[in-house]
Amino acid sequence: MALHNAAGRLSRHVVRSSASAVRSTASQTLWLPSNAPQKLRSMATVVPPVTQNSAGSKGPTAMVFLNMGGPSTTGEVKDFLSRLFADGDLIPFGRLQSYIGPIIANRRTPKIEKQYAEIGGGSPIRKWSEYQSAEMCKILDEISPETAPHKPYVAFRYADPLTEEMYNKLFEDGFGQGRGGRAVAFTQYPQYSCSTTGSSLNELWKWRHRLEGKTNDPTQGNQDGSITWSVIDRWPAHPGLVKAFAKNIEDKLAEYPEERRKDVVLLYSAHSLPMTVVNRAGDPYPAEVAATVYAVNQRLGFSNQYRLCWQSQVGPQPWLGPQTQTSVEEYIAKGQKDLILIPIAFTSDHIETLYELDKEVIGESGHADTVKRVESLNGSPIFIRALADIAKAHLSENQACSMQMGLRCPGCKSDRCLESKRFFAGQQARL
Ligand SMILES: C=CC1=C(C)c2cc3[nH]c(cc4nc(cc5[nH]c(cc1n2)c(C)c5CCC(=O)O)C(CCC(=O)O)=C4C)c(C)c3C=C
Ligand code: FES
Ligand SMILES: [Fe+2]
Repeated sequence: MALHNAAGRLSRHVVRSSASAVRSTASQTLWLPSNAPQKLRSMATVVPPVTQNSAGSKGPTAMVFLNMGGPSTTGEVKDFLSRLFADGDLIPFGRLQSYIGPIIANRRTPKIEKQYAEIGGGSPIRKWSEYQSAEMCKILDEISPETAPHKPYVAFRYADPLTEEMYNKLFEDGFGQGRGGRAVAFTQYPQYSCSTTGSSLNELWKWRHRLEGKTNDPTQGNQDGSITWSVIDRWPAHPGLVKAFAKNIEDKLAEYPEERRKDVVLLYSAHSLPMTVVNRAGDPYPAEVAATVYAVNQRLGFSNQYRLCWQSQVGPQPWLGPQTQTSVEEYIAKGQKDLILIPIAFTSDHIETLYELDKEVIGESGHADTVKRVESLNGSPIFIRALADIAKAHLSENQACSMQMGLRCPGCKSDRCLESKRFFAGQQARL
C-alpha cells in the first residue's frame, strides 16, 4: 500500500518540479549507494527546492533542533517527568499510560528535584541547545549562502520550548500559513532510537498535522503554502562528531602522567534501553552507539583499550548492560584505577553527566583522582562546525531524510510511527 501511494506521489512530484528534476536526480544518485537497485532509487523522496528570493537565495531556512530537553529550574521537574512518563514512544504503558504515568512522575519528582538542585538548580540542555543552534546557523550562512539566512529553533519533547511553541514561532517568523518556506528537523541525538528521535518526530508530525492540515506529503509544502519539512535523523559516525569526541578524549588523557597514559581504559557510557525495547522492537540505537564508539577509537589510532557500558536505568525491569557504575567498580576491583568515562550518546551536559557520572559513579568510586570524565561537547567549536557540515550536506542533497528512516522496527505496531514515517520519509516509507 505504501509503495502504491509512493508511486502516485512521486509522479505528482516529477510533474511539479521539472526545473529541479535534473539537480534532484543528481543528488539522489549521491545519496544512495551506486549499486542501489533502480527500484530503490526511484523511491527516494526529494525535497523540492523552495523558490529563490530576491537576494538569489532559497532561504530563509528554519533549522529546528530536536531533543528531549530538561527542566531549566527545579520547579519544572514535575511537568518534565509528567510529560516523559506520558510518552508511549518512550515508556509504553498501553491503555494504562494516562493512569500509571502521573503516579510514577509524582512519586519520582522529589528525588529528581534534589538531583537537579545539586547540579546548579536545573538542566543546562536549553542553554546549550540555543547556543549550539545559533552558532551553527552563523556558520551555515557562510558555507551555504544559497539557503541563507538560517534561523535557529529548538523543539524539546518534555520541557520548554515544546514542539507546539516552536511551531507557532515558525508561523510568527513568516513560515507556513500560505507562505511556504523550508524547515529542517535536525535531531540532536547522534544515534537513532525510536524512544528518542522517533518520539520527537512523532510529536512534530502530530503538531504539523494539527496546525497545518491533512496533507500527508512533506514535499507538498510549496503547493499549499505549508512548510516543507526534511529531517536529519542520525549522524552516528560523522567525521566531525568523531573528531570532536576524540579531541576531548585526548585532552583528558593528557591529564594522566605520560608513563600511565597508554594503560588508561576508555569507558564509553550511553543511556541504556529497556531490554523489551531492544528485543521486541529491534531499535537501531545500540548498533549506532557502537558505530560511534568504533569510529572514535579508529580516529584515536586504537591508542587505548576500551569498553562500552550503559547508564541511567530506571525501574525494576532488565535494561541493556553492563551498567556503567558496576563496570567502574569491577575494573577498580581488578586493579584498573585509571579510567576515563566518555558520555557518547548526548551532545551536552545534563543530569546523567553532572549528577550520575560525576557525583555517583566517580564520587562514590573512592578514586576520584584517577577516574575522570571527558568534557561534554557543549560549546566545542569542532562540534559546532560538524553540525554545520552535516546541515550543509543535507541542504544540498535535497533529500527528505536518510534512507534508513523509512524502515520501521520489525516488531513495531505503532500507528504513530507508521503515520509519521509515511509523512517524513514519504516515498521511502515502507513496511
Ligand atoms: C540517547 C539518550 C537517551 C536515551 C536513549 C533515553 C532513553 C530512555 N530514557 C528513559 C527514562 C528517563 N530518562 C530521563 C532523563 C534523561 N534521559 C536522557 C537521554 C536518553 N534517554 C537524558 C539526557 C536525560 C536527562 C535530561 C536532563 O537532565 O536535562 C528520565 C528523567 C530522570 C529520571 O527520572 O531519572 C527518565 C525517567 C527511558 C525509559 C528510556 C528508554 C526507553
Ligand atoms: S518502534 Fe521503531 S519504528 Fe516504531
Ligand atoms: Fe532517558
